[in-house]
Amino acid sequence: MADTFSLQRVLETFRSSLSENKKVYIKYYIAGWQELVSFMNSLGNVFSFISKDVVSKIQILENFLSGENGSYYVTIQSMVKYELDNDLVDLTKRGSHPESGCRTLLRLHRALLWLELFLERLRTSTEDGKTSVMCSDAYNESLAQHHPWLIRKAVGVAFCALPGRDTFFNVMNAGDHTQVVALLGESLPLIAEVYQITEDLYVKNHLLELP
Ligand SMILES: CCCCCCCC/C=C\CCCCCCCC(=O)N[C@@H](COP(=O)(O)O)[C@H](O)/C=C/CCCCCCCCCCCCC
Repeated sequence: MADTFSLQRVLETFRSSLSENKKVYIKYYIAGWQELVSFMNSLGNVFSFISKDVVSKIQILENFLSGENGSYYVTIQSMVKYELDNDLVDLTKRGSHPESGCRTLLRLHRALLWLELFLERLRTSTEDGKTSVMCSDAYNESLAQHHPWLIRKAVGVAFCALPGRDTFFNVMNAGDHTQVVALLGESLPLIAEVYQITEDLYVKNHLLELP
């Protein structure tokens, strides 16, 4: 992973995660999250409790992918089939499989909706738009319903430390503001497609509430 964040690379990783027949490659899905973590790390220590959680989830999926059953973890679709066929998922309460691929990916999947909502707000914002408000509105519409009170409060504090819209646009390393807006416009349908394919798969297999 390169040191400097680039929105273009996020776009490329999510593009690479989609196969022609609409399978989602886990390798590129987590590479996309790795890029986003590098962005978050550049914002300061106040976000470290969030990035640690994402990194640990990326690590769980990487371990599956490089493990002896790695061939079943190539796509989200093959992972779901393999884990369900082999009773490797705690479906209703945490038991012998507390860190299955399905439940781990579900946490990132929920966060992907936050990302989509936040980036859409950023894309359509005006110069005086506040990133803390965009971030927290997107959070309240997505991840917040899955988090307990304490996490919601900690996240609220972290949002107050977010830099302004100009800094966000600059850190994306995608040119001037018009170019960033254009690239966001290109990235969002891809992120939305990856999200929707995963959502449909999880709905079909009754996996949206995994503990
Ligand atoms: C394109 C560039 C601009 C945007 C860049 C954004 C970079 C964001 C990178 C990561 C986003 C955060 C992803 C958070 C994943 C959270 C997963 C989760 O829900 N974990 C909880 C449940 O896990 P289990 O306990 O069941 O294993 C866990 O309890 C949560 C812990 C930490 C709090 C997570 C808060 C998420 C807030 C999302 C907003 C992040 C704001 C970053 C601002 C750039």
